[in-house]
Amino acid sequence: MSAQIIDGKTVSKAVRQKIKSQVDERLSQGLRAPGLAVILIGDDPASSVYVNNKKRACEEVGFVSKSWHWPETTTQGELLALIKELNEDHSIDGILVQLPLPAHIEAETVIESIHPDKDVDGFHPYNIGRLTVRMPTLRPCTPYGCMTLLKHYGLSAKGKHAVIVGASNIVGRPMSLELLLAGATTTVCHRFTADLQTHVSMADILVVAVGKPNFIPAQWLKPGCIVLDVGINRLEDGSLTGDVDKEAMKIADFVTPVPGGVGPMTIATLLENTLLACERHQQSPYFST
Ligand SMILES: Nc1nc(=O)c2c([nH]1)NC[C@@H]1CN(c3ccc(C(=O)N[C@@H](CCC(=O)O)C(=O)O)cc3)C=[N+]21
Ligand SMILES: [Mg+2]
Repeated sequence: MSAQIIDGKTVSKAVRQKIKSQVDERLSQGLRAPGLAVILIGDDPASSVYVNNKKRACEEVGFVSKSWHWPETTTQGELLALIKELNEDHSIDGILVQLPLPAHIEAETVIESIHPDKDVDGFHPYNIGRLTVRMPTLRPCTPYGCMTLLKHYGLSAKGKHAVIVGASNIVGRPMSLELLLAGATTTVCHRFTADLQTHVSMADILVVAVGKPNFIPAQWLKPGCIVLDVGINRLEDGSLTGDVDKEAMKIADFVTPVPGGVGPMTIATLLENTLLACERHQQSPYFST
């Protein structure tokens, strides 16, 4: 039996439609549209494509997006000054600084400088801490997007063994926290893991976020498992492929494709976070419409 495709394109469309109707509702109540600030430093072509996709997604749901594209030579001080301005700007609900940043800028310092209430990536230690203690607010977009996919397909994580391959701050670690919160028993594997295959073969839910094409062979999978493939690898012929061998379709019960799986959910969740930040911002005593 071939696995069922978890269709992130369709689910993300449903999420975006719901957001659009909530924005329309706000406007009809005389409230302003949510505002997202997107900052891109340097000329990485892949980053430019992603940033443009984010801006387009914002416009489609009726958000206001403002963007800054600054040169590679931008100093950390200049970037921090812009973020300070945006932290204080009441027309802005969310601030996104596209990663990776040039090597002379410390990403940790930049992430910590964003007001936690405007951290729509969910990367600030405050927001990660809240997820850790089961009081999530703004949640990292890719992991939360994966949880939305599971929910949409009626797949519960409760009591399942979830294995996460990759322990990055932006995907693997927060993914383990999301799955733990959802009642899974979690294992996080990383570059120092001895015998990765044994761990992978025990996964009811397998999440792979490594960034290496076909890193996980299909023969490693537990029959009937759920595969969430976070990898987006561009091959020499220009096509995209995930971190898991495509033959996984023959062994797993549910698989996210690449493209069209987790990727579109990352952007849809960014929009959800921006709307949530906007609603919370409005309740702040310092807010003005
Ligand atoms: N501050 C920050 N926040 C991010 O969320 C962030 C970031 N920096 N830096 C880069 C990564 C990457 N990322 C993706 C978003 C959408 C797709 C996506 O829509 N992918 C499509 C295909 C896109 C294509 O054709 O290239 C898909 O998988 O179907 C992929 C990757 C967000 N990132
Ligand atoms: Mg099967």
